[in-house]
Amino acid sequence: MASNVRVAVRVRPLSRKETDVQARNIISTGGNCINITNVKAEGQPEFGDHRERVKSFTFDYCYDNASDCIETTELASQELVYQDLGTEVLQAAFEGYNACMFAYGQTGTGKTYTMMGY
Ligand SMILES: Nc1ncnc2c1ncn2[C@@H]1O[C@H](COP(=O)(O)OP(=O)(O)OP(=O)(O)O)[C@@H](O)[C@H]1O
Repeated sequence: MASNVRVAVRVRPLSRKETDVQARNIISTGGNCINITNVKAEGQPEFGDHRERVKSFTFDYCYDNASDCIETTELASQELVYQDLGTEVLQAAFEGYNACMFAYGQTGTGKTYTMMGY
């Protein structure tokens, strides 16, 4: 049976401000897994092996809009996010169940974009 709570993460592209200061994307995704590289650990032996430098987290869904890969970007469209997450919540609401969807994250991370779209 599917869980009553689903958690998805969406990675937005680097902003203009971030590219202006030569910020690097430290996130990579694969399936429903997200990998975060600790750039401060690069070249520092005290951080140990690869596992210490890259932390992986698993979610129910993972959407990557930061990748340069056009195919991946297309896969993480508003349409897909809506199909994966929105339709079931709406269906539950129509059936009379209490349902809630919310976006959580630091300012400028893409909550409005994901919830409202264009
Ligand atoms: N998946 C995405 N693909 C392309 N651009 C995105 C994506 N997500 C966010 N952005 C862009 O990033 C910027 C910040 O996004 P947004 O305003 O949705 O953040 P927010 O989390 O709602 O911020 P705040 O908490 O300050 O209201 C916007 O310019 C938006 O167009």
